[in-house]
Formats: sequence, C-alpha cells, structure tokens
Amino acid sequence: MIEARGIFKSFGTVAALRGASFTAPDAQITGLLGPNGAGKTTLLRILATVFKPDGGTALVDGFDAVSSPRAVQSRIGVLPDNRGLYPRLTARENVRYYGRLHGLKGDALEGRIDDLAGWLEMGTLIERRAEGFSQGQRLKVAIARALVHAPGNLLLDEPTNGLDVMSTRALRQFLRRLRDEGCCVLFSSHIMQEIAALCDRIVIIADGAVAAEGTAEQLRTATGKASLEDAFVAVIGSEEGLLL
Ligand SMILES: Nc1ncnc2c1ncn2[C@@H]1O[C@H](COP(=O)(O)OP(=O)(O)OP(=O)(O)O)[C@@H](O)[C@H]1O
Repeated sequence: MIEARGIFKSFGTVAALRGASFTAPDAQITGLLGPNGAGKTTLLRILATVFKPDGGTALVDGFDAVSSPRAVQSRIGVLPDNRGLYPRLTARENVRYYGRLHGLKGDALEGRIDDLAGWLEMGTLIERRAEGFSQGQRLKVAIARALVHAPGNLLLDEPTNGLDVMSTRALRQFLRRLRDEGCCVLFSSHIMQEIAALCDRIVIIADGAVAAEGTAEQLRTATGKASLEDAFVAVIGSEEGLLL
C-alpha cells in the first residue's frame, strides 16, 4: 500500500507539489492522472526515494521513504519514464544486475528471471543485447527488472508511452494479473482514456495537488457529470489530457 500525505516539493522557484495526498491500496490499480507538468513524476520519484520531499510524508507499506529508504526500496518496483537500460548488457544481464542489488543470486535469481521472461513473453529477447531494442522490447525488460525481487508495490511512470496497440493490451493484461495477485499498482499517465481503460481508482492531480480521487463512478457522481471525460474536464478545468 502506498500513501502520500501532504507532500510538498519545489525546484528553485517552481512549486512542483503543493500538499499532494492520496492512497493506493493493495490489490488495486490506481491511476495518477494529470496534465503535463502536474507533478506526477516528482511524486513517483519521492515515493521511490529518489527525491526527498520538502514537507509531508511518503509511506510504502507503512515505511517512511525518508527515514527508512531501504525498507521502501525492497517493497517497490519502479518503471521510470526513461526505462534506463544498459545497452551493452543483454536483457537477462540487465535484470540480473538489479536482482543482485536486491540480494538475489544463483538458481533462485535465474529461475525468477526465467519466470518473468515467460510471463512477459520475451522469448529469445532475454538473451539479446539491449542495444537497438524497440520501445515495447525495452519496456518488457524494464518491467522484468522492476519485478525481479517480487515487490508488493509497483510504480509505473507513463508505461504505455510509445507502445503499439498490441503491446498496450498485453501490458494491461499483465498489470491486471499482478493486481489480482495482490500487488498495489500505481500507474501515471496524462491521458484520461489510458487510465479509464485500466484503473480501479483514479487520482486526479493538477498543479501539484490532488484535485479529486475515487472510482470512475465516484468521480462522475461528485462532479454531477454523465461521463468520466466530462468529470475530468470539470475537475481539471481544461481539456488537457483528453484524446480528442
Ligand atoms: N529536476 C527538476 N528541476 C527543475 N524543475 C523540475 C524538476 N523536476 C520537475 N520539475 C518541474 O516540476 C513540475 C512538475 O514536473 P513533473 O515532471 O513532476 O510533472 P509530470 O506531471 O510528471 O509531467 P509530464 O506528464 O509532462 O511528465 C514541472 O513544472 C517541472 O518543470
């Protein structure tokens, strides 16, 4: 379970987060939805212990990201927006490297990599060098890497960016499976339709704060709108983030 409580973060004079609070429960896919620059990546980086907040608390399974970063790191898998693979290493070597950082080794580690490669339908890709991989191929390796230590929480920053329809559908199916196994999945996107297609709960973030939170139905009821699209526009106050 992931909790952000009143998080503030500024970069110089830019206030990226202004008291953002939300909860992402276990066994649910929570979508963090907001326009470009809303603060999604900053929030995910704070939850992932990359940045320290200026104020507020970020908790993963009750552990504080600032005071207990190692406990948080062992409980989260992170898919960063840039994917960040080592091009000279094979897919397996990329995943193995992270597995070792998490203290895994030997047959247990190789078996885990084999399982992930199977679930993600990586085929012979797992033994190829990452240089030249397509966006979808890079995404698979980055997801395997994020999950190598079987974390209970998965943070994904704009995971479907650059994916074709088939890869997007396969990714959605895979995330639903993790959710059904009890994982807390937190998925950020600036595209409403993307969030609506996958997420059980939606957290709408605008200008560094959470503007609304709930299921699609709760958001429609709260705004008195018939469609999620109209509810989103009402909350954000603009049509940014809609595929028109
Ligand atoms: N390292 C940084 N240095 C300076 N400003 C930053 C830094 N990181 C983020 N910001 C600023 O903080 C604000 C929030 O950025 P952030 O990347 O969190 O938004 P986002 O919701 O992820 O946007 P996008 O959908 O475009 O990725 C923006 O104004 C951005 O320019």
